[in-house]
Amino acid sequence: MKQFKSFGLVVVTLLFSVTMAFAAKPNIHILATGGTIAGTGSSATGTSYTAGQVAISALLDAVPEIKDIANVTGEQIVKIGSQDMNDQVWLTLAKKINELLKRADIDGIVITHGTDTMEETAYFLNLTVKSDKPVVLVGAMRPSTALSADGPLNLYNAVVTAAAKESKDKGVLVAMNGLILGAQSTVKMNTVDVQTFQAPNSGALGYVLNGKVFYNQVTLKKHTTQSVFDVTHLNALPKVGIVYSYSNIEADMVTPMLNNGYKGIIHAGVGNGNIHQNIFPVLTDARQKGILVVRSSRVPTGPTTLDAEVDDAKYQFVASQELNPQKSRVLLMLALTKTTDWKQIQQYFNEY
Ligand SMILES: NC(=O)CC[C@H](N)C(=O)O
Repeated sequence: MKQFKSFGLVVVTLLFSVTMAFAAKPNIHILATGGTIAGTGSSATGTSYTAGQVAISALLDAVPEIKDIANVTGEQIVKIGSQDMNDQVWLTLAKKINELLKRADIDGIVITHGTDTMEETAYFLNLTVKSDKPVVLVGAMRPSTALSADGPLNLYNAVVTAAAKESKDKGVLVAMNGLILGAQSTVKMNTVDVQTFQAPNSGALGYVLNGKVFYNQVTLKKHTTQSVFDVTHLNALPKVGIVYSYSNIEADMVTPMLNNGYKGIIHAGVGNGNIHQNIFPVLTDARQKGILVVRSSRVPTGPTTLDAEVDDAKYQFVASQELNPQKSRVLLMLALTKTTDWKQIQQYFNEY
């Protein structure tokens, strides 16, 4: 009888600790969109492959260690190379994440994504997710079939990042090649290297090592819960395009944008956002028609500042500050859902 009692006690204790261990682990939901992390190639050494082939379940099976960190669930949103990313997928992701993060049984989100436009998706979500729970984007530079594929460790580190209490209220994050980067500042810097995501103006927020996160700084830019942008009731975004400048650019590169429904133009200018005299009149015409014009730069680092060589107040142009052209486009699209007042939009570019 005594033996039976102590056996019962052992069973109860065991069941309790198993339940506690399960309950203590954070619940992380993975939204898969494709990209190289889900890519398959014809050889382990070649560079040619097709993005977005592998399902999320197979990606997770490849990294069983993830189950030690979190209770992971996952779903496939789309299966695309991120060169084909579009506003509809962004709106779907933002709405879905906002619904998921309202739930008490979800502690964080990981999004698997191609690297080509990861910085844009990350920044869009940084401005439209209404929660301080971690949202982490991750991808890979080598397909799952390559020698030393970087996807498995990147995925593991992304789940570690999303599961960490320290990642709360840091804005949307990108976890790549051991670094944790902020959505506002991260940029894809190299076409092929695994060390491609960097934050050239302000540095990474932190890093992941041996299954733990280490943060060194936070962003002072507004994001997530502080953001005024809300896509809950939106089914489309205002049309905004980018004009890339160069020596001898001619007006006919830009004039079509005045008559094709564009509500905003991002000018990827030279230097500190400077504008060639051949297209300056087209951009002032755009303003006359009520089209917003944001001056950004094709130079990879440094801000595009107000009133350096261009009198922004005179022409009612907006300076993009540290946002590169592709991120300026994201902010201008969202800004245009609120206002067409260039001064207010300049304020958004100063704050976000
Ligand atoms: N490294 C990558 O993820 C690039 C693959 C593909 N072009 C994409 O962005 O999805």
